[in-house]
Amino acid sequence: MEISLNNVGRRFNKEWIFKNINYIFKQGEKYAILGPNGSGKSTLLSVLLGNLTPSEGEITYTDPDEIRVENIYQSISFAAPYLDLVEEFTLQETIDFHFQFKAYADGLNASSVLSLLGLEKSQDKALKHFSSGMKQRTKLALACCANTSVLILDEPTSNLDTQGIDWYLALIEKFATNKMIIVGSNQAHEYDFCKHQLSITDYK
Ligand SMILES: Nc1ncnc2c1ncn2[C@@H]1O[C@H](COP(=O)(O)OP(=O)(O)OP(=O)(O)O)[C@@H](O)[C@H]1O
Repeated sequence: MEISLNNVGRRFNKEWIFKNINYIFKQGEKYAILGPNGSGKSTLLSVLLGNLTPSEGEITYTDPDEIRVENIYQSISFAAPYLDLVEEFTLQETIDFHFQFKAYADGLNASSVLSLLGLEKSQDKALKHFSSGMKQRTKLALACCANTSVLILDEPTSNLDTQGIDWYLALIEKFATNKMIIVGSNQAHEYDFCKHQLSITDYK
């Protein structure tokens, strides 16, 4: 997959959040999108995900032929603290539901995702009874264990304790090798592994 941004800008009402982004995201490479609170990291991730249209410019997805933006969700996995899970589902139901829409990464199945999460004892518990850290782990595991070529993570370690942060980094190491990863962050421990860095403030 290659994601190509040609002069991309986004505004809300009259306020430009970013402008004139010309950039190519390449398969297998790791990118951090950096900037202070409110600078536009999540907005750019939403544009890359196809959830928001650019206000100007063009974004194209190629793998190897061009993919229409309405189909791009099939190639991208996404996790963010503001992403809602179905609170009434148990963990087991959440995993089964998610993988009806996306294939498991090679060699994985529902029980290996559960053991990777380390939450086997909570498999029949409804997500509404999960702590915020348990929910964040669940979102990261669902995203990382899917067989998609692109992984987009917004503030991946929010709500995670030190042990959770180590768990996240191990998860990335295990599943990241061939994926394009884009991390929106302002905490170095979340994106230290990213070779490329884009600062939103360069596009104001
Ligand atoms: N739907 C919207 N309508 C109007 N303004 C919006 C909307 N979504 C975001 N914004 C504004 O766009 C700007 C960038 O917000 P965004 O959430 O992308 O920043 P961020 O860098 O991800 O912030 P944080 O680090 O706090 O998560 C902010 O000023 C925000 O108020």
